[in-house]
Amino acid sequence: MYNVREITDDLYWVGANDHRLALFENIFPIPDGVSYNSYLLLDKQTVLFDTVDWSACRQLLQNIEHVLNGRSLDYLVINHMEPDHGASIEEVLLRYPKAKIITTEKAVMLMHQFGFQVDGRTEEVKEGDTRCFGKHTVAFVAAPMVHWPEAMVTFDTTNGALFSADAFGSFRALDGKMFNDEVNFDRDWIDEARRYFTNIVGKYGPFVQALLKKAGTIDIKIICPLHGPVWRSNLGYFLDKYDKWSRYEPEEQGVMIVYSSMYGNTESAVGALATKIVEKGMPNVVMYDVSKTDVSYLISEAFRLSHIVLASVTYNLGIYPPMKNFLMDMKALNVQKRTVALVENGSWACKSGTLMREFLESEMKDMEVLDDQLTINSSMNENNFEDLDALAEGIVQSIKPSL
Ligand SMILES: Cc1cc2nc3c(=O)[nH]c(=O)nc-3n(C[C@H](O)[C@H](O)[C@H](O)COP(=O)(O)O)c2cc1C
Repeated sequence: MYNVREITDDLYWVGANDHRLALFENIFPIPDGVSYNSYLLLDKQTVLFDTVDWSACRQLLQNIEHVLNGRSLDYLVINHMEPDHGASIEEVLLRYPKAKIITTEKAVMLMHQFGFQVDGRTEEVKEGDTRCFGKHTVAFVAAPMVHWPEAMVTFDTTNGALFSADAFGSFRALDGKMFNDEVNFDRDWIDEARRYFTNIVGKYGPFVQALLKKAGTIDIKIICPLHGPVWRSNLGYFLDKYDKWSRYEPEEQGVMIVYSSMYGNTESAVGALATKIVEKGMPNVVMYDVSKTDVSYLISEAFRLSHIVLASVTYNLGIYPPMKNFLMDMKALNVQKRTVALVENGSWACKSGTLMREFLESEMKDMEVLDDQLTINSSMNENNFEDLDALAEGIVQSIKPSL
């Protein structure tokens, strides 16, 4: 059964929702699903903007057939060749034998690598090229590394629609709600939008900045991303989030406490630390057990908040493995410009604090590690109270100037 939405005059969403997939890219949990967005323009010529994941191909084909209503498909504009958008290209070409692909040279190379039979069916475009389909003229804008090297975005100069590829996307299935004004984005979507951006494109902040600069020169009225809602109002809200995330600036002053604890003593200590921080005037504190929180959520929170407390037990003279994994992931995704406080625990050779400090200072960029550090030997006792208080004070003092 077809399931489509009109986006604006001549333009239809013909994508699909996916509630079955457990792990996006086989890494990231998506408990609320995801949408694969594809858009069909009915002009003098008909144009499909991107396709969907292979698992949603049948739905896409039913949707296209319904919207075309007997017309043929003339063009596929492929902005991004990642298989969650490109996997259905070949099937669309088979169904519509006259359709031609408009895309970048690199995307054509990737189509060949993925084994698609596209010979004689492609027309390559580059930055600044335009195409007129009748009433609508589109311009192609290179968007390398947002988030693959071949990526481009396409701007419809007639109606101001930007087909933004993976930029401005989000996890979560749409389930009928198509536009940002049909959802409470700031309540229900922002965390998943942030988790999507930070884990998937977070590493490529400077490339996103380059795209935002180009976007600033065109009059965008609608943003049509490849995942999540279409933006047709309040674009500044999301553009501002993207600007902050891609500059690695925190959204909020606040403290994220990430702890590892096998027997509960480190957990108990950071619980007391959280209380002290709140008592001293900073209520924006969140706590995460690194062992049972998927690292994608931790990354998202590290982008959101200004301060991070890392509390780790010592494990075979090293950092507890899930905590090490979080550190490695923060490094890989370029997390920077954060203030970090450390708590270490060990029963005979306490090393985790020193090792975390070394990692933060030598392997990561622009991480300010507070000198005050709390060292626990097995469990907190009276002797630790002074250090705990000093650490809480140091954290709150480092926040206050920018409050
Ligand atoms: C496999 C294993 C390896 C450990 N290695 C060390 C170590 O190298 N140095 C140390 O001081 N403590 C080591 N410990 C002890 C714990 O780090 C320690 O008991 C910790 O204080 C417990 O804190 P928790 O109650 O928060 O889990 C190890 C514990 C386990 C289970």
